Formats: sequence, structure tokens, C-alpha cells
Amino acid sequence: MSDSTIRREHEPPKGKLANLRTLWTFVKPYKLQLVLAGFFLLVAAATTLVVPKALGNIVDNGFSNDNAQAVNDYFLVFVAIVVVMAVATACRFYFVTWIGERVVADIRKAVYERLITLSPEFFEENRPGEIVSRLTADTTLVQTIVGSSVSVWIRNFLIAVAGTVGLFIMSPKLMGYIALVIPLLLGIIIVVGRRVRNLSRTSQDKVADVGARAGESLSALNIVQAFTQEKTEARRFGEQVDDAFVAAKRRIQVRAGLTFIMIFMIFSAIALVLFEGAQDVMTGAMTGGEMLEFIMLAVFVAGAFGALSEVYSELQRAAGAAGRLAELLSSEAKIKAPDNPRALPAKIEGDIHFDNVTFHYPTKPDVAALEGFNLHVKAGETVALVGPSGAGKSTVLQLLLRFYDPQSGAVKMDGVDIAQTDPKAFREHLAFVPQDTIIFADTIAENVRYGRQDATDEEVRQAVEAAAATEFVERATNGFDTFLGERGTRLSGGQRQRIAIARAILRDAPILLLDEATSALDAESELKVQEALEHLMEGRTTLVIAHRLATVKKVDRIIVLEDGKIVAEGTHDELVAKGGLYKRLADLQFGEYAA
Ligand SMILES: Nc1ncnc2c1ncn2[C@@H]1O[C@H](COP(=O)(O)OP(=O)(O)OP(=O)(O)O)[C@@H](O)[C@H]1O
Repeated sequence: MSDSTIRREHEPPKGKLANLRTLWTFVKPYKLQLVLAGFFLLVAAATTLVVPKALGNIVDNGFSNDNAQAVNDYFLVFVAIVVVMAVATACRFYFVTWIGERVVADIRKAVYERLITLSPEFFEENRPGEIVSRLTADTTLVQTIVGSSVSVWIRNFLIAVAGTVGLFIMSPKLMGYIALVIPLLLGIIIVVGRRVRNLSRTSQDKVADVGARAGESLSALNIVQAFTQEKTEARRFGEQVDDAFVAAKRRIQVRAGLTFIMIFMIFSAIALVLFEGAQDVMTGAMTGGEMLEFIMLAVFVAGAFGALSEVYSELQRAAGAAGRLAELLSSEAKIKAPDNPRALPAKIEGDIHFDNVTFHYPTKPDVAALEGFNLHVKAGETVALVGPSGAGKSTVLQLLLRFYDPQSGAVKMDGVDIAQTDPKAFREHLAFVPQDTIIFADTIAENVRYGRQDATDEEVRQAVEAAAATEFVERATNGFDTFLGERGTRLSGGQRQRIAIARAILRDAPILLLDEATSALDAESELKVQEALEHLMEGRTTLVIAHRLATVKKVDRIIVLEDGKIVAEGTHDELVAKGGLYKRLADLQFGEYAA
């Protein structure tokens, strides 16, 4: 068994730097766009810094009649600077946002490709709702980093640093006042920013809870309404929404406080500088234009520092999201191919052997779902598993499908331990009809084709025919092209089951696993499907779970399970003659026949 560990929801994500490194691996391939974005960013920042100078020159020289040509030149230079700034800013926006969108699309694909290979165990420990929110909400947050925050940060950083230097050169005295405020602001940003980051993580977790709760209740709406639990559900949902609001409120309170301090301090400093500057202009130490230039630059620099604080907390929020995505990307499937997987023969015989298997579900480590379980199903044999609910019947199929590996013992196919094979290659040889039929929001034909993607239309039609489903398919509005709606809610239970059977028929695999495959059928369709299944079972190894013993009377061998152990086996008649659990079950189901 793989010893990879899955990170739990409550574990904090990795450090911030490591998170950004994950993002970098996604950004790296787009070097051309990065270079262009960087170039336009530099040009835009540089022109922004030149604007105050150009305006200052206009004020000092542009309003005089002495040299009309020079006046025009000053204005022309200003317009040229503005044009360059506009073009550079637009191009920077395009390339940076392009990188953000592209990277997020790539991350979404990578995360999904990882998720789809993970073992069922992962989704027992992590709610699918929460995972979906990571795929959508967290990636959107990451998009803000890559597609805007980083560029905003760099731009403002350049403006802040270069502007500060410029201000010092222009008037060390005035800059001195500003310099007093900046370290104070930086200290506040760092301390408060850390708090905002923690609060936003809590807030995002709460929102994920809300989504999960709504998803759960809405997908089981008929149960909620049948048990008239609408009010209870609405109340519970309301409580979680309020929790999420309270968490968000805490975050925005801190951020609002931060905003207040920033604005107040920055503008107080500006007022002070203005006051002092006005004195200098009056004494002639500075021209009016220089004063304007200084003030404008100071406003730009202050704006840049303000933006830096804003972006800093945004970056932190997104770093949390990147951390969670990195976790998903590094989650390892517990069930995977070993380094040197053993190849199965090209043509599988279908001999199945459970060799002294003991298995506990990971979420229930104290109770063995199967214990010392030995079962040998010969190639081509049909074996039924019966027993009370919770006896371990479905577990046998789960292990055979290799959704889990047993803690001890081995499941072998044609003598090869399936834990040593590549699960994908191995599952090619299985066709599975589960207890709860899964129908995808697609057409009937595509739902059946899920069994084998390269099947022709004719093969799909034959599979549907063999599953006794042709009649209802033909009656459907658009025949095979009828759209089945989310989760197949437009079909009856029996119709859904026949689609699932058609899917398994189309798969044409040597091993057939049926979990209560005919439970939702009416007597007439059951007879038809039973015939189809019997035909299908010929020459294949079949394991069938049945609650209704009538469906398994004809099988080669019946295994009676109780509490994860085999308590009896034989044909129907032998088991009835033997008495015990099977006879009790048979008596309950068709008393007079078994008696
Ligand atoms: N995913 C799971 N996680 C934890 N425990 C599980 C899981 N699936 C089944 N179990 C437990 O394992 C035991 C065997 O369950 P299993 O589903 O194999 O029984 P079953 O015979 O198929 O029952 P049923 O006829 O009701 O489907 C039960 O105690 C059940 O609660």
C-alpha cells in the first residue's frame, strides 16, 4: 500500500514562498508574454514618474508670452509622454491579464487531472464541495495574483522607490517629513497584514462550508421535502451563512481600520509638506512649478505606498489559495501503479482469488469490513454474494475494482496480485454496474458510450437492445440523442439501471461486477434484463450482489456473507437444505418455495 499522506483540511498550507514557487512553475512557460509585460510595465512606470516634471515645466515656463515656441514644445512633450504612458499601460494590462487567465486555466486543468486520479478515500476525507470551491474560488484568487496583483505591486514598488529618491533630490527637507511617516506605515502594514491573512483564511473556509451544505441539501432535495425538513435545512444553512458573514466582518473591520490609518497618515503628511512648501515658494527657495512637481510626485508616491498595502493583503489572501491548490497538486493517489507494474496477460482468463484478505475502511479503522476472506472464482464462473446489509458484499467489489488495497492478504487476477498492477490497465478488464446508477448530464448515447468511448453508433444501439432499453429510448423525445439532465433525474430508476447495464454490455470486459443490477426494475423488464445479463455472463467471470434471492437461484455458486466473513457457500438448493442464515433469508423472501 502506498504510504503517501493526504493533507487534511485543517492543516495549514505550506509557507508563502513555497506557494508562490508553485505558481512560478505555471508562469514560467510564458516567457515571451512575461518579457513584454515587464517591458510595458517599466515604460508605464517611468512615464508616470516623468508626468509631474512635465507639468512643473509647463507651470514655470508655459504661461509666458516671451517664447511662444518653447511653450508649445512643453505642451507637446507633455502630450507625447501621456500618449506613451497610455499605450504602455494598455499593453501592460493586456499581457499581464493574459498571463493571469492562461495560468489559471492551466492550474485548473492540472488540479482536475490530479483530482480525477485520486482514490475514493481522498473524497471521504475531503468533501467534494470544498474541493470544487478550491478549483473555482481559489483559482480565481490566484488569478488576481498573477493577472494583476504582482504587476500592480511591481509598478507601485518602482514608483514608490524611484519617486522617493526623486523627492529626496528635490527637497531633502520636505522629504524628511514624509520619511518620518513611511517606516510607521510599513510597520502597520506588516502587522495588520498578517492578521488579515489569518482572518481571510477563516472567512474562505466558512464560505466553503456554506457551499458544501447547500450542495448536499439541494442534491437530496426530495429527501429534504419528503421529511419536511425544509425549515431545519434553511435554518442550518442560515446559521452557516451568518457564520461566514461574521468571519468576513472581522476581516473587513481590520482592513477598514488599516485603510483609515493609511489615508489619514498619508494625507496628514501631505498637508504638512504643502504647508512647508508654501513657505519655501514665498521665500523664493522653490519655484511654483517645482512645488507642483514635488506635490504631484508625493501624491503618486503616497498612492503607490497605499496600493502596496492593498496589494499586500490581496497577495496574502491569494497566497493562502495558492497554498491550498499546491496541496491538491501534491496529493498522491493511494491507489496507483507501483514503480514497475506487473503486466497482466493481454487476454485475461478472469480467474479471481481473494487470498486471506482483511480490510478496514480507512475512515473506520476499528471494524474489519472483510476479515480472513478467502474466495476463489474460477474463470467463467458466476458467483453471487448474499447476506444481510453491511455484511461486506459491496466491499468485495470495491476491492476487486481496486478502489482500496487490503491491509493484509491479496486480491489476485489470473494469479497476479492486482496491487502490483497499474490500476488503469487492470480496470480495462472489468465492467461494473453499481448499486446507484450514475448518469451524466449528456445524451443517452453518450451515457452508454461511457462504457467504451470508441464504440460505434451501431454497437451502442446493440448494447441498448441487449439491455432491454430500446423501447424507452425510442420513446424518448430525441431517441439516442435525448439529453438526460443532471444526474439523469429525467429517468426512472429502472431506466437508469438499464442504461448502466447497456454501458457494461458495451464495455465487453471478461469480468462483470453487478451490484444489485436489477433491483429497480419491474417484473417484466427484470425478466428481459435478466435474460440479457445471463447472455452477457456467458464466458465471463461474474460476481453479482443480490438482495433478492430470486435473481441468483440459477448461479453456479452462492457465497453467504455475514460480518465480513463467509458463513456458507453452495447452490441455492444446497444452501436451503443446509439451513442457517441463507435459509432464513430465503424463508423471509419466498417462504413457501423454500419450505
Ligand atoms: N466508504 C466506506 N467507509 C467506511 N465504511 C464503509 C464504507 N463502505 C462501507 N463501509 C462499512 O463496511 C461494512 C460493509 O459494507 P458493505 O457496503 O460492503 O456492505 P454490503 O453487504 O454491501 O451492504 P448493503 O447490502 O447494505 O449494500 C459496513 O459496516 C459499512 O458500514
